[in-house]
Amino acid sequence: MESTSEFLNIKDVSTAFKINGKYYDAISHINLEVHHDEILAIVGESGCGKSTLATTIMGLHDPAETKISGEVDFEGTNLLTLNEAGYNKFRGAKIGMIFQDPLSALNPLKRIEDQISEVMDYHTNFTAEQKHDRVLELLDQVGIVNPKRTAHQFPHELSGGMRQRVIIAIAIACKPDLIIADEPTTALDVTIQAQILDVLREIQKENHAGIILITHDLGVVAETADRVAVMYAGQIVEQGSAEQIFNTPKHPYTRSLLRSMPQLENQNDDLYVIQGNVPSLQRMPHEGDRFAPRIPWVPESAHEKDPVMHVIETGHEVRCTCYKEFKFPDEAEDVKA
Ligand SMILES: Nc1ncnc2c1ncn2[C@@H]1O[C@H](COP(=O)(O)OP(=O)(O)OP(=O)(O)O)[C@@H](O)[C@H]1O
Repeated sequence: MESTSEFLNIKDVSTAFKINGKYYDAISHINLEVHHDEILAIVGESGCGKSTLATTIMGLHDPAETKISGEVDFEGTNLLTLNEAGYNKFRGAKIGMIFQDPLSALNPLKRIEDQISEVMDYHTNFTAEQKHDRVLELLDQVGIVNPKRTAHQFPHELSGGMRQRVIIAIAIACKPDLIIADEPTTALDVTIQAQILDVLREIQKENHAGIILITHDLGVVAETADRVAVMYAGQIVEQGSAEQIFNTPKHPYTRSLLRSMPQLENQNDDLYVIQGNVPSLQRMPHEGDRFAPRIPWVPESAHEKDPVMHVIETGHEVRCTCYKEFKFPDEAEDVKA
């Protein structure tokens, strides 16, 4: 078992989209590692670039509309150098993907068994019997109570939670080393969310997979992640173990996200609301801390001109030195909101 070895190494990756003939970065200079046997959560508000990072790793962008630079080293192959045929050998086999909307990811006209078998047709030499057995085994693994019955059903006959379990079964059918789950529980109600997160954790343990879990929901992160990368406006602003991020968050954005989350720092207070919005790609600041406009009471001098990541302790990094003097308005009398 390759326990904690890194097998996905994202090096200096930027992805720019063409808008009205000009390219704008949606993610800028991303550096991240994913290890076997871990769940890495990528967290941030809508529009911070989380999905763009996932689709960049998976090679899902139209090269005519996108400019991608850097390296995505997956088990010794730089995925960014692959053509479509090359990528197809990885997708569904060594890399599985779970999307937010389980209904649109399933074919309404095909029985569940056929949809799970399909991915094995492409990536394995299993006989019909082996595939059938594996389908039942997978449905059982993702917590479907009656695998035989579900295998015969069509997607519209299943609840949202069951459909998402089926999507997970498809994603893990070929025992991928890496699973990318983009908002896998967002469309589900809270109790079902918890069940799906349990399934993901179980799979990570059983298959020794590395999972990238993309979410805007810090509650999901707290329940599930081993490590956390916080993204803001296309950059990683902080990363560390889940413990470091939840117990000793540093970047003002991380702290603001935590403060705006019900039931953490603010059990008895009104919920904190982060001022302003994530900037659009065309309005992305090119200098200074990109989060600075949303904490206007912090003097400009507190921010670096070109913020870089600083190592605070092993595994814990934060962008910009402004964290050193950052306070919320109600924490200091001499600051004005
Ligand atoms: N194909 C595209 N063309 C142009 N801009 C895009 C494209 N895809 C995403 N964007 C922009 O890139 C930025 C990052 O979007 P992305 O979807 O990656 O963010 P996200 O953090 O995953 O948010 P969400 O959870 O809402 O998907 C946003 O400003 C978005 O409008």
